[in-house]
Amino acid sequence: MLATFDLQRLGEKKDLDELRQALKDSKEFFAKPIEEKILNKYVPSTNAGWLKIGSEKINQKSGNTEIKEALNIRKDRIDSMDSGLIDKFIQQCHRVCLELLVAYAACLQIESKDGDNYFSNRHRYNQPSGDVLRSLYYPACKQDISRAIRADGHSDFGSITLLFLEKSDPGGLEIVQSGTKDTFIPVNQQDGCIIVNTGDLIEYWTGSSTIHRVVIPRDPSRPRYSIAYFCHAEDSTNLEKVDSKILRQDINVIDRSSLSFEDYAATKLYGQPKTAAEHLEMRLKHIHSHEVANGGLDE
Ligand SMILES: O=C(O)CCC(=O)C(=O)O
Ligand SMILES: [Fe+2]
Repeated sequence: MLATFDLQRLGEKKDLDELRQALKDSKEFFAKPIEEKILNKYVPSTNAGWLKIGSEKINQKSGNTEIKEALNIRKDRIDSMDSGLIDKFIQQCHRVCLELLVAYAACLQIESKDGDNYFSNRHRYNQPSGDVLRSLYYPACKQDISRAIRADGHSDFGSITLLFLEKSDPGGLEIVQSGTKDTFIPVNQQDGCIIVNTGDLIEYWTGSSTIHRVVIPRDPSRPRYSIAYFCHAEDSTNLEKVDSKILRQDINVIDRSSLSFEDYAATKLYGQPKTAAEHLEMRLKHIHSHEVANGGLDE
C-alpha cells in the first residue's frame, strides 16, 4: 500500500513550517565538512549516526552503487545527538503513524480482542523499538554514471514509513505497480504531502508491503533531500499473520517470494526472525554485509 496525505489540508500551518525547518536543518548538516559529520559517525549497534556514500547496500545482489548519505536519529535518542526540535518532530511523526495504524487495522477488520488497536497497541511510544528518523541526501551526479542509483529497490524494515520531501524535489521515487512483481512506476510527489509506505512488519502481518526505489532523475545535476520516519513495532512484537476477515477474502495477494529483494535472501542467511527486533537486526546486518566483508565497518 502507498498513500499520500496532504499536510496543507490535514495539518496546521505550523506543522508545515516545522517540516520545512527540518528539511533546512538536514541540508545544513549534509553541507558540513566530512571531519564534522564524522563526529556523528554511524554506530551499527545503535543504528544511529551519519552514513557516508557506499555504507549501505540495500540490495546486495544488484551491481548498483547507491549515491546517498544519511543521518539516523533514534526515537529513544540513545544516539545523544541534541536538538529539542527533532524530539518534537519525532513525537509528531509517531503520533501520525499510530493514527494510520489504527485506520489500517480497522480497514483489515482484524479479529482479535485488540480490534482496531491491534497494531497501535504494539507501537507504544515509550517502549523499546527500532524507530528512526532519517535525513537523506542524494548528491548531484556530474553525469549519468552507469549502475548508479539513489536508493535501490527495497521494502522498508519497519511497519510504516512517513516520507517528507522538499518543494523543489527533482523526482525519482518509484514504486512497484500494484498487481505486478517488478514494474516500477513514478510516484506523483507534491509539496506539503506525506508519502506513506508499508514496510516489512506489515508484510509479515498481512502479506503485503511497498517495494520502492529512488532513481537518478533526468537532470542528474539536481541533488535530492528527503526525511523518512521509520516506525517500528515494539522490539518483542511477534511477526505472525493477523486474523483478518478482509485478508481471508483477498485473492489478489502477490507471491513476492520470487522477487530478488534481499529480505528473502537475508532470511535464508540469518534464519527466520520471530520478533520485530530480530527482523531489524537481520536487515541491518545484511545491508552492511559488504562492508564487513571488506573490513570497513567499525564500531
Ligand atoms: O528518499 C526517498 O525518497 C526514499 C528513501 C527510502 O526509501 C529509504 O530510505 O528507505
Ligand atoms: Fe525506503
